[in-house]
Amino acid sequence: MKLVVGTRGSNLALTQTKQIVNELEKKGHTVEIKIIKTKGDKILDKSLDKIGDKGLFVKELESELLEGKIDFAVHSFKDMPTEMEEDLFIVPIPKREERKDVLVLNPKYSSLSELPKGSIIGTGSTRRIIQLKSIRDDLNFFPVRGNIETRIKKIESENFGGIVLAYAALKRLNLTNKISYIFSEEEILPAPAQGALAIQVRKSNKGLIRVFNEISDEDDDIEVKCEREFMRLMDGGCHSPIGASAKTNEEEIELTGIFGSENLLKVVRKAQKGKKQNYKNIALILSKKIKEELNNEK
Ligand SMILES: NCc1[nH]cc(CCC(=O)O)c1CC(=O)O
Repeated sequence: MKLVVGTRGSNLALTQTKQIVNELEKKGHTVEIKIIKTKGDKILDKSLDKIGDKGLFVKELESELLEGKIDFAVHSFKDMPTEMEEDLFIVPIPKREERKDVLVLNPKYSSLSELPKGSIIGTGSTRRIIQLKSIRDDLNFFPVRGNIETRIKKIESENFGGIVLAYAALKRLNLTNKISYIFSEEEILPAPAQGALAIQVRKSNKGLIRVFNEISDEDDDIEVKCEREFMRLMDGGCHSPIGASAKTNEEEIELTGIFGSENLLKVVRKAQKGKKQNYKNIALILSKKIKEELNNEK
């Protein structure tokens, strides 16, 4: 097939898109890349948690998709809102990249424990903040925006102790040499779908959906669907911190979730296990358990 893909223009977005294009070319398709600017690329002076607009990095791509100007769009899955245009569809995901978060320290320091008391960590993510606080309660936080390369430059220019980024982003950009520490999922539970790519098509484009089914990974797809279902059910609003990570093992899946109240004072983390095919119900049970505990503590 001759296809046109829409993508944001950051190095990360382009690298992600080129990876998919590569897979398609191996199967004999030709793909033209079209770069599209989104609102999230234009507003750079505000923290994402503060702009409050869902789908900040996706809307313009979705419009071009609906108008038939592109055949598919590649997004970071974690940037996708849970609700989507009726006529669009996200195909089962290809193999997911590493989902954990990493610390990139100011070169003045060599470990998290070495950071002076009160050091500033550059991150606007409330999910990362609540979890970092339980590792070091003296740290301060300051939002940092912009593409990955810009954020890394800001560590020294803004005199941060360090910043927290997605491992997947640094791997894709060949910047793993910048990593000072990889957080375990016990320390920082990742965002739902972190490290996964969302390939969005028109629902009516059955031929293209079939092509993408050939490069999908079944277990990774179920894990991400489970995490996203949990996120949808928690529906915290964009200020509430939420993390989720599901792991499949033969017939089973275990979903771990973390949720914090909007004022960041209460945090609940729990897990739920069950059969893979019941992933939606597992997300439902976990969301109920966590909501119950959040209400109990009020
Ligand atoms: N919030 C922006 C964003 N959206 C996706 C990624 C990383 C790539 C991924 O999760 O697939 C990032 C950067 C980050 O969190 O460090």
